[in-house]
Amino acid sequence: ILGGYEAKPHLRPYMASLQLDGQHVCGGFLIAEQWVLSAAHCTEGTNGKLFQVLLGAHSLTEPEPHKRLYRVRAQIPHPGSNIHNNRDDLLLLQLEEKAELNAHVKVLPFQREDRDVEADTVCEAAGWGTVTHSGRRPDKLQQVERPVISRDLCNHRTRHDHTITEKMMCTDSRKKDTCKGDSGGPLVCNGVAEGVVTAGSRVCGNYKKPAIYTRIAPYAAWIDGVMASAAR
Ligand SMILES: CC(C)CC(=O)Nc1cccc(-c2cccc(CN)c2)c1
Repeated sequence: ILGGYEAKPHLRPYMASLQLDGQHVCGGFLIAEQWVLSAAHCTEGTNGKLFQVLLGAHSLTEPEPHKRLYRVRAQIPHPGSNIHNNRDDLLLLQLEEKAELNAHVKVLPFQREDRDVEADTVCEAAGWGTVTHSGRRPDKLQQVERPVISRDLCNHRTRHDHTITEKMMCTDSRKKDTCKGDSGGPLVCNGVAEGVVTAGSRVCGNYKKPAIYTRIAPYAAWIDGVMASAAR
């Protein structure tokens, strides 16, 4: 997160850190007791290795009472996701067991009504992604407020040049922005997850490249279907 600030500890109890060999790779968030939603691009370069999911954390390194690392039973990328674009950039992770819910670990509801969030709505992004252009990684969860911009503005030739589909949304990226390692985290508007951070042009903090999110509502049926079919 560029231009943000340290989150109040455990006020975002749905936040997940997707880790490989103890290293934070991407964000994610708890959508059900045994399910985390993240971004398919996060599996790039993992060579098929499964993530571990850290829940209940504020600091990535310090011992905290409700912090717990969960193994993953299955990782299911959206069938339409691919490395060449940002379309259908969603990843569902089934935890090995149901997460123990408490004040520090809670499910975040996601938007099911497929209607665009109004431009200028101020939403929040949070994550353990890089906090400087040189790539400094924070130990503690960061957050930033960002206004939604219209798809027309985001699709302008000088911005993302008509690559933003109706299944994506954008926020202004002047100075304050999501960045490497924030992918997979939720964009929360009025307490509801409306989007999932996607890397987009992999540029951070440049107003010419607004932040891009996969809108969740268009994928509600896919998410429900995967969770229902894997239920045991
Ligand atoms: C396997 C993945 C972690 C590789 C990756 O995502 N790299 C990468 C590099 C630079 C910027 C970003 C990035 C992320 C989220 C939002 C934005 C822009 N707001 C950029 C992402």
